[in-house]
This record gives sequence, structure tokens and C-alpha cells, in this order.
Amino acid sequence: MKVFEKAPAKINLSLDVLYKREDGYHEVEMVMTMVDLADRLEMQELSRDTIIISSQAGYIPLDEKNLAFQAAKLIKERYNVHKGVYIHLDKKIPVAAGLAGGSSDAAATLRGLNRLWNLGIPARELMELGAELGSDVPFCVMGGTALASGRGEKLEPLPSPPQCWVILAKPPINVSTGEVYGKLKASEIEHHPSIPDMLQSIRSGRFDLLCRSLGNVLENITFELYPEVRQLRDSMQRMGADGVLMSGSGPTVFGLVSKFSKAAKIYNGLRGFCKEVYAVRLLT
Ligand SMILES: C[C@](O)(CO)[C@H](O)COP(=O)(O)OP(=O)(O)OC[C@H]1O[C@@H](n2ccc(N)nc2=O)[C@H](O)[C@@H]1O
Ligand SMILES: Nc1ncnc2c1ncn2[C@@H]1O[C@H](COP(=O)(O)OP(=O)(O)OP(=O)(O)O)[C@@H](O)[C@H]1O
Repeated sequence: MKVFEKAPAKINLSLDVLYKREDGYHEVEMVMTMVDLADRLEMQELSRDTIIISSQAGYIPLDEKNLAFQAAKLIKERYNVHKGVYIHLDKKIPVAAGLAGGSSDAAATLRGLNRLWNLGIPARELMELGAELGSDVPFCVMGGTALASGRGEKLEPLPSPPQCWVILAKPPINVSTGEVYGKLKASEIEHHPSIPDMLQSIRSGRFDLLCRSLGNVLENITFELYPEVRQLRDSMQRMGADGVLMSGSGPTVFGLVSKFSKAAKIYNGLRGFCKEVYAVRLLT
């Protein structure tokens, strides 16, 4: 038997850090949503008790370092499953981009294996399993739009934001999430994004307020490490995006645009100097 799952990319519309915790993680408040750019996973049952990962993308690990492998191993161990699975990852989300590609693959694996092996695991429990794999995984299990707190695992579902075009541009650099959080001094953050304004914009469907409420306290850290990310953000702003922000710890920068003609202009303009550019819609 085979099952298929889509693993969409996430963007952070708002990312605030409150303080550094005793366990080394940061207490966050984030508004996250999904975009229509997704990896596709095919999961096929194997009679032999093993996990095999393949992918057309040559640049991701296919062993136990792969988050889909880790998700399959976790679910097998926790629910005493003595069957195997072959997982093919059709990667479309750029890797190490701040778009939670690996986390979304892990979440899709949990959802898919729950179906493939008829385990009947409730969504809440799948999200708890996800938290063992990474801070972004519970949100990727749940999908939609959410307010996240804790280290990212406490989730409150939100309505969909007003629909718009999302231009994603990833400069050719790899950013380490651990390094970016490591350089952040939470007590010295000068400007915290207004989460109440972001929530109001979503609940009232006001695109202008949403664009004005975008904010990510990790931006300045990544900009200092990689000035080209700031330049990319400035370019998107100059080209006329209605709102611009770096996603997660970067390096992907996204622009929100209400008009198709403007989105097309920005997309074409960026393609001149940035290889990885996408024009997608929010997953509402
Ligand atoms: C930047 C975001 O992607 C925004 O959604 C997330 O906060 C990070 O999510 P993630 O990549 O799933 O993160 P994890 O794999 O759990 O953690 C990677 C590293 O980031 C740091 N980390 C992560 C989450 C958090 N709330 N505080 C942290 O300090 C920790 O040093 C951790 O070792
Ligand atoms: N299934 C996977 N897809 C992509 N990368 C993976 C996967 N499994 C493990 N990795 C490794 O994880 C690292 C981070 O990749 P990923 O694409 O998940 O980053 P990200 O989008 O920055 O994540 P986040 O936004 O959650 O911080 C890469 O260095 C990659 O080698």
C-alpha cells in the first residue's frame, strides 16, 4: 500500500522572542502560515523492518539525519510498528531557507504513516511527537495559520490571513538557526513586533494592517551575519512589495503583494540577480 502527503512551506508573519529559557531555547511568540510551495512525499509499506529514504534533490541527507527518517523512526518505536517504509521526497522547498522544509517533511511523514499503518493517533498526539523532532514540526503537523508560543510548540489556530501573492527569494547562503538564536540578546531587542496588531489584521481581513504589522526580531542578527539578506529585503521593498520580511532565521525574504501585475514585476525583477525566486499564494 502507498500513501501520498503534501508538505507545504511555512512563513513567519511575526516572530518575537521574549527571553532565553533555562533549557537553552528561546520563548517565542510567532504568527505562522503556510504557502502554496510544497514537497511531495510518497510512502510505501515494506515487509522488511527498515526505513529507506530517496529524493531527487542531491543536497539533502538520506540517512538518519533526514527529518523524515527521524519521524518514521520515532513513530515506529513509540507505536511498536515492526514494518518498514520506503519514503520518496520530491523536494520543491529550498533547503535551509527558513521555510521549514525539513520540519514539514517530518510532519507529513507523521501524518502519512499514521494513515499507512492505521495507527489512529489523534492530531494532538501527532503534534506532541512532532515537538520531539523540532520546534517548527508541531505547526507543520497542524497546518493552516496559528499563533505559536513556548518554543513554537504551543499553538492556537487562527483564521486565514487575507489572500495575496507571496514572492519568496532565497539568496545562495545557508543560515544556521542555532547560530542566529545564539547571537540574539533577548534583553537588548529594541523593537518588538506587535502581535496584537497582526492578530487584528488577520481577524479583520485587513491586508494593509497585516503588511504594517510584519516583524521578525531575528532579522537584524541574520543581516549582520549576511548583509546580502538585508540588501535583498531592501530591493523587494524598493520594487514595491506591500510588505516585506525575512522568514524564520532566514535567509529567505518574502514580499506580500495584493496585485498580480505588481507581483509579476517584482518576480521578474528579482530573477535577474537571485536564482531561487518563487511567486506563490497563501495556503488559505
Ligand atoms: C526560526 C524558526 O524556524 C521560526 O519558525 C523556529 O523558531 C526554529 O525552528 P526549528 O528550526 O524547528 O528549530 P529546532 O530544530 O527546534 O532548534 C534549532 C536550534 O534553534 C534554537 N532555538 C529554536 C527554537 C527556539 N524557540 N529557541 C531556540 O533557541 C536552539 O538553539 C536549537 O538548537
Ligand atoms: N527532509 C529534509 N529536507 C530538507 N533538509 C533536511 C531534511 N532532513 C534534514 N535536513 C537538513 O536540515 C537542515 C535544515 O534544512 P531545512 O530545509 O529544514 O531548513 P529550514 O527551512 O531553515 O528550517 P526551519 O525554518 O525550520 O529553521 C539542512 O541542512 C538539511 O541538510
